[in-house]
Amino acid sequence: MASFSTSSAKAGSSVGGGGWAKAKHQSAGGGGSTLERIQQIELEISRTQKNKATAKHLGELKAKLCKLKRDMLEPSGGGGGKVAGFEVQKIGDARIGLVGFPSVGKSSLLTALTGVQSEAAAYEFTTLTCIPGVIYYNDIRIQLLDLPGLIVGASTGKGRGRQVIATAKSCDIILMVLDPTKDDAQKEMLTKELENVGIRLNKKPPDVTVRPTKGGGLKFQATVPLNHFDEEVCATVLKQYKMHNADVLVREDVTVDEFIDVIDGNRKYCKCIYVYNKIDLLKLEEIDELARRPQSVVVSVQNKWNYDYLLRKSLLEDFKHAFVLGSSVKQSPQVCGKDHILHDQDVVQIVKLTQAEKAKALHGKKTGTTIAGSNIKVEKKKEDKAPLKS
Ligand SMILES: Nc1nc2c(ncn2[C@@H]2O[C@H](COP(=O)(O)OP(=O)(O)OP(=O)(O)O)[C@@H](O)[C@H]2O)c(=O)[nH]1
Ligand SMILES: [K+]
Ligand SMILES: [Mg+2]
Repeated sequence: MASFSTSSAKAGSSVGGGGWAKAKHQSAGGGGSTLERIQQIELEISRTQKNKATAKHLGELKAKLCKLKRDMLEPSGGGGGKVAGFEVQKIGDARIGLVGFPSVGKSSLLTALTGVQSEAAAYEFTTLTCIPGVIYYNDIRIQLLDLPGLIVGASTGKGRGRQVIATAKSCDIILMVLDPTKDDAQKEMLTKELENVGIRLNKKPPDVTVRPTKGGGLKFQATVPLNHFDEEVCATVLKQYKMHNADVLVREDVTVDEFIDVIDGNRKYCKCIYVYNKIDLLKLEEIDELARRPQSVVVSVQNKWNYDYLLRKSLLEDFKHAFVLGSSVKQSPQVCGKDHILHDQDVVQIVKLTQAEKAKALHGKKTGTTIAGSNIKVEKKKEDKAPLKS
């Protein structure tokens, strides 16, 4: 992205210190709104070449940027989901949100999967509120939410963007509905809007522990070689958050952005499936290419193509492993992955890991269920909800 280089000394003084205030005064009328300051820093980051000499400066800019984005989302600006039309109670085993640009077929998909009539039409912004529906799949009860179309700038409040994204943040899984006739810039734009409010798609929380201490400064320890981050950058970021005393333990090769995610908190690590709808408009080769992309499913609501695969892909891949008893395994019970082929009458205990559950040891109730269309008995093991430790 960086098209030209800025020396670290120059960059350091232009935005890090005096230039920062200058940028504020230069702006016309509004006198340096949070949004303008965000844009200034984003510009500065894009202009700064990434190398060892600029790492500390970039870390400082990125930490400032994160704090500003948080400021913009938190106060009176209408963030959060408590807006008429968006107050939908969470029910069922999982909540899935339909996110996408206008008119990609989100409402059509909700109606097709749940039977709830959500108005669909050829004009943009047909849907203006959150419309819930329920899917029963293999006895799992899933709440599916249809949402208004997003536009670029949604995270800064354009359209109903903030309400939509706040609702998306409450989902366990996001189905990003995409137009298969357009290029993948749409995917990047939507991902960026979601990232702006702390949603991380198909990523794991960084393996980093930060423990504030009463004194002693920064104690930094890494158990793996770090290629993008070091103690000095860590100290710069922590200083922005006024954390001068802390024990930091880094167990993976993190970037400064990932480290800031840990410090800034309030991140949502969400599974995302990319749903290319309207594939009836494409040639077979084009469909084939889209279907091979990672985490992607191709569907046509109009022709009722591929719903079952969409649901399997969305839900069953969440099941990390299963204990299988029966004729398909040599040893009963045996731990199996999702590719294991079951025999009729096998008993399966599925261990489903959601974000909040990963951190906690297993203590669970078991509920028996049956996979639709077969005699296979499934026992689902539910784990206690627990807050994530950082
Ligand atoms: N060809 C084709 N058209 C479809 C398909 N699914 C939906 N459409 C059409 O696409 C248009 C938009 O559908 P909607 O369901 O309203 O789209 P949306 O994403 O909910 O739109 P907004 O609520 O405005 O954001 C409608 O005219 C649908 O009939 C499909 O699989 N194939
Ligand atoms: K529409
Ligand atoms: Mg709609």
